[in-house]
Amino acid sequence: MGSYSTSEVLNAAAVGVHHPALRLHELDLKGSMSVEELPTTSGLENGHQAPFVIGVAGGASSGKSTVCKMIIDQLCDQRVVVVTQESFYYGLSDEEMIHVHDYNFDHPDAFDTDLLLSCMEKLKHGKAVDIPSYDFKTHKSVSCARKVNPSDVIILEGILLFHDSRVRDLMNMKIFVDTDADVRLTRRIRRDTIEKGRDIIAVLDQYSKFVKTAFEDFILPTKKYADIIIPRGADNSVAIDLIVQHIRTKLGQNDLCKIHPNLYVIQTTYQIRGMHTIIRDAATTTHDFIFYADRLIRLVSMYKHVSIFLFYEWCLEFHCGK
Ligand SMILES: Nc1ncnc2c1ncn2[C@@H]1O[C@H](COP(=O)(O)OP(=O)(O)O)[C@@H](O)[C@H]1O
Ligand SMILES: O=c1ccn([C@@H]2O[C@H](COP(=O)(O)O)[C@@H](O)[C@H]2O)c(=O)[nH]1
Repeated sequence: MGSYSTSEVLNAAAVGVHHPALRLHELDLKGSMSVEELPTTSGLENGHQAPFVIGVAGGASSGKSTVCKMIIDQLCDQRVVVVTQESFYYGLSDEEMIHVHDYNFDHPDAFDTDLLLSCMEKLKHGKAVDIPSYDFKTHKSVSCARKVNPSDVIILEGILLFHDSRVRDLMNMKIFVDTDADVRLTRRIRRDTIEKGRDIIAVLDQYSKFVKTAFEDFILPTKKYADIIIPRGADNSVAIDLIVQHIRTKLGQNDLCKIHPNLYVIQTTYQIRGMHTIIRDAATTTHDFIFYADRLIRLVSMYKHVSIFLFYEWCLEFHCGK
């Protein structure tokens, strides 16, 4: 990597927030990089700009909704919708209602993930959808309860959002809200007793029987899929500012595409950021400058949808007969 230490390139690429997705193998800039893998921000193929989808996961009462609210408040000039995973809870049958204290609301099977996927698919394609509404008191679902219109940004929020790979694949950015277990439990007791009118013994029973185990078995293992981990949730305003800044940059690129319909913006990857860092550095050797500039130019000129170079086939006949 020429005269660059790993930490220099890491510093150039990292944005300050705890960023687990940044790994050394991604800095293998001279390794093979397929142009086919590079997405663009242009949504021209289907005539609309695909929304920027943010997934916010984390334990119950970790502060997910509060973090979402802070992001929305800061993105005040954008069209943002929040879709919560709890809207997709299966309603309980009469039999299940009788044994409601034995029902595990923290297990992945408690959610109708296929319905969530079909709603998200429509929203991603610019169609309005009816999102069901779940009642925490009756444990029943009301279908078609909330009409959600397509937006620039969709925030998906819920405890188990990173569990299913099909849901993860919908997301442009994955955030995990990481709050200590004792803080989560304290908040849960306060919320469930005061706001939901539940009995404290039932809240503690549910916690020790299902919530704690499900967190360890299903939620915590999905932390590794996050692009950004926010320690202390909504108290971490630095992390939230940086996230909003990143979303604004992405949306700005979409806006450019709206103004210039033939513009394709290749999405930044760590490789691309690393190469930019190198070619901008005055200390870069001529050899490295040529190597990385050449790689960058190739990415632009070879991109499968960018037919900026037209090719014609010519048949040349030489006087010698060849
Ligand atoms: N940083 C914070 N400081 C104090 N209370 C908070 C903080 N974040 C969230 N809360 C409170 O904790 C409870 C759960 O927060 P919420 O954002 O609804 O969590 P989640 O969506 O993860 O269940 C709410 O009553 C909320 O007001
Ligand atoms: O009928 C229900 C449905 C869910 N729960 C609990 O809610 C939390 C998830 O909601 P957050 O807003 O993310 O805290 C989960 O731990 C379930 O146990 C419930 O108690 N009753």
